[in-house]
Amino acid sequence: MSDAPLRAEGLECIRGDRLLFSGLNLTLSPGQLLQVEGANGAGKTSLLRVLAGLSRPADGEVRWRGLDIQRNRTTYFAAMVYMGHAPGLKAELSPVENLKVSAALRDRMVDDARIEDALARVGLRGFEDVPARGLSAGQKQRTALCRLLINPVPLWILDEPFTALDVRGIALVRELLEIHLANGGMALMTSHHALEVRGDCRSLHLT
Ligand SMILES: Nc1ncnc2c1ncn2[C@@H]1O[C@H](COP(=O)(O)OP(=O)(O)OP(=O)(O)O)[C@@H](O)[C@H]1O
Repeated sequence: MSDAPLRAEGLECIRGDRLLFSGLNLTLSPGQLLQVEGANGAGKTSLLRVLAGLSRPADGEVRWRGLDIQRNRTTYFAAMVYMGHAPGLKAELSPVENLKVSAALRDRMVDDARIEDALARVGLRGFEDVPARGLSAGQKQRTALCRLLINPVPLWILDEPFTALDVRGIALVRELLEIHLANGGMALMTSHHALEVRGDCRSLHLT
């Protein structure tokens, strides 16, 4: 038996009257990327939300370092960043303010310089103080990506991270993923884009 930090066993998910999956097992070890694939409605988001501890499976269990994530949510949430479909920004706050709030929710103080560096890295130099409602969809997504840069955690759970991104934005996500994996990080991701990422990449197909 491997000592993979993330382990899901016997997961079952029911939405409405539809059984999306059952008996689903997976593990994730340092340096691994698991891409969850499947058609629209197959249950990718539902699976990622279960793996992120945001919804409960009808059956089965997700464990992080041997502990049930639902009973050890604080520990798990400190080790993981979840990026959902929507960028999750407060419209009236600037990228800097949004990222400070995001860090504060993790009990972390992040100085402005670090946030500004992250924004520059994702191509948002000059937009630091623009309220999020004044950003394009791709700029909002780039702001959300900064959460990966300012919160160093071992596990990234990314639902459609390429949404609204241009070609350079997609390349940026790939680069961030490759660096994360090379540093021993782990990532779970859904995407409708076929993406070649260097590293230990696996896929899970939901039907
Ligand atoms: N809040 C909800 N209540 C009931 N059923 C839901 C709810 N959210 C999603 N579903 C259903 O669950 C199924 C899986 O949805 P999910 O969003 O997990 O799919 P997905 O594979 O991520 O799809 P997409 O590729 O379109 O993002 C769909 O059939 C959907 O209709």
